[in-house]
This record gives sequence, structure tokens and C-alpha cells, in this order.
Amino acid sequence: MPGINADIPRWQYPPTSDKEFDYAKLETLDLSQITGSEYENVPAEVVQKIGDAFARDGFIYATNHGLSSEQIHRQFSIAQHAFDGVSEADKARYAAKILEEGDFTGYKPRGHWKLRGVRDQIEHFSLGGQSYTPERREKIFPPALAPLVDEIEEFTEYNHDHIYRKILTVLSLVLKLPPNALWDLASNKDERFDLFRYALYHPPSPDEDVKTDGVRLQGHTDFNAVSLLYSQPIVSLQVLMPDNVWRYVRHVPDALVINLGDAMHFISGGYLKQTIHRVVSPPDASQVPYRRMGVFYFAQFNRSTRLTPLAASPVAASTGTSFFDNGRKSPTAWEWECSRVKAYGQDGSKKTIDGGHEEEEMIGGEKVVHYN
Ligand SMILES: O=C(O)CCC(=O)C(=O)O
Ligand SMILES: [Fe+2]
Repeated sequence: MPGINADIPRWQYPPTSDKEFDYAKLETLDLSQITGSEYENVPAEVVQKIGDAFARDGFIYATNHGLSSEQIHRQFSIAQHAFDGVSEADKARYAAKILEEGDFTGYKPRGHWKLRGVRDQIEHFSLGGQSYTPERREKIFPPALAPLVDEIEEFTEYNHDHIYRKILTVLSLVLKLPPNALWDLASNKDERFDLFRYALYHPPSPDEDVKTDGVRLQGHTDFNAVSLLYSQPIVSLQVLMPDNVWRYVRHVPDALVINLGDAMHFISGGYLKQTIHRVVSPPDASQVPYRRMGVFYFAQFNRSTRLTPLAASPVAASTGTSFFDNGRKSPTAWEWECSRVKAYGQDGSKKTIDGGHEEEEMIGGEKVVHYN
């Protein structure tokens, strides 16, 4: 693999919890069951099982994605290097223009978001998951990461071309469309704006944890189409399950935790669920002192894709649900992303509703609720 010799410290995974918690029961998709030169073949029972899981829970695990433990571990080591091997001055120089442009590309410092007046403790380094031209390389990557760019690019391409593509085949069949229908909405290279992210959750102070009730990343839906989260040992991610109970996601070594975002929800007429999830302080006290590292691939449709229910899908049509003033004001995938990125985590722009949750009006009259 190119750049593999770039000598960086190896990430030490925190110890895995051996305690039992109220874990979410999630289905598993074995990605090796999707075959064919264009990943067009999926056994009918897999389509049924995964379609039901995405319509009900919105979250699944995926295994047999074709990446080795070592390749995944390497990404966690690169993540560590992106935070520990880059100076604070360079992080500021390569800061993301989150409020100005609604774009996460670059570094997000701790404290950009606030929850109940408390600054968040999460650092990000996010990259657009598309080819890195020489100009983009210089603009996005601080010098300390330059030797790793080819390796990072190879990983992001794999996430898009193989893992995301397979998920899109399954979902196309779930929506009773031809197997390549959703891939056709996501494979225009000139319009790609997937986001690949390394995230570092620093442990907050006990005082901060009290003020936020242990919530470290407020309950939210993702803005994009399909999110791929590389499973990591610290028990912390919670999913709001169909019975309205927050349940933890169990760590499955080398598996992917996959969830759907707003874009997929809208184009499926609401059939596919954009499930609410959040990150809280670890229920296993022995994990509390550890830094929690994340490797996430947020896959998107092409920028100009209109987020309106797909007319060709009988499943999308059958829900009878439409959005954005009956489609008259449907944004593109890009417009929706920018509008949500700018507004997220900015205390004060919302109104409090039932249950102490907060509601905010987004473009096209759609409402977004932030769950506490
Ligand atoms: O940290 C995690 O496990 C999930 C993060 C997440 O939900 C997000 O960044 O959208
Ligand atoms: Fe999320």
C-alpha cells in the first residue's frame, strides 16, 4: 500500500468492556453475499432482512467488507496522528469553514458546539471523500499528514466504491428499483462530496458531565445518505430504538456500524429510517478515562440530487409521505448538508418542545429535532 512506511505511532485500542448493558439488537449484513461485477446480485432473503432492519431500526452491523483488521487499525493510528502529530497552529491553519460555508472539510476544534452552555470536547479532522488533486492536497492536509495522503485516499475510495456501493444495491432492491438505481445517484465523480472523518472524543471534566447529563454528542440524525462507523471498543454510542428507548451499540471488532441519514429518508418517502443517535459517557467506569477515537465515512448522493421521494419506487410512493411543502421546495443533497452543518450545535437558535427536546426550522419548512 502506498505510504505504508510513513512511520507513525500505533494506536492502542482502549480495553473492551466485559460488562453487559442494555444493548440494541441489530441485524448483521454479510457483505460477501453481494456479488457480481457491479455488485448487482443480492439473495432475496438478505434484501428482505436488511430492508426490514433499515425500515425499523435504521442501524445494522456489516461484516466481511474486505478490509483486514490491520488495515482498520492503521486508520485508527492515522487518526491519532492527525490529532497528536499536528501542531495546534496547523490545526487552526487548516480549520474547517463550518459556519461560513457549512463545510466540515478540515479541523473542527473542541468547543465549536455547545450543549446547555457546555463546550463540546470533540476534535474532528474531516476530508471530502473524493480524489485529491495536487491543489486539494495542499489546501486540506497539514504537512505532517502529507506522507499519508495516498493511503487515506485509497481507503476512502474503497469505502465509496465497494462498501457504499453494496449498501446502495441492497437499498435499491428494498425500494423495488433496479440494482444500480441508487448508485447512479451517487457515482458522478464531479459531484461527489462524501465526508471521511477522524474524530477524537476527549473525556470531559466531571463537572461538565454533570451539566450535560453525560451527553457528549447530542441526539441527532445524520444529514447524508449512508454512514459507515468503524466499530471501536468504548461503549458510548446510543440509538433511539423503535420502542423509544436509548440502547447502546455493542462493539463488534472489525465490523462496521451502518446507519442511514436524512437524504436516504427523504428519497425513500420516509420508508427508510434516519434513526436518532447520540454519544454519552461510558457506562463502564473503567472506560471513562480513555480517549475515544472514531473513524467514520459519511457517504452522500451526488451534490445535485433532489431530496424528493423517488417516483419510480413503488415502496417510496406507498408511504404517502412527502416533504418540503409537497416537493415544491425540495433542496439538493448539497443544500441540505450545508444548511444542517451550519446550524448544528449552535445553542440558542432553537425552540424547546415536548420532552425538553429542541426544534429548529430548516430549509423548505422541514423541522429538525435535537434530542437531549
Ligand atoms: O461517535 C460515534 O460513535 C458516532 C458519531 C456520530 O454520530 C456522528 O458524528 O454523526
Ligand atoms: Fe451521527
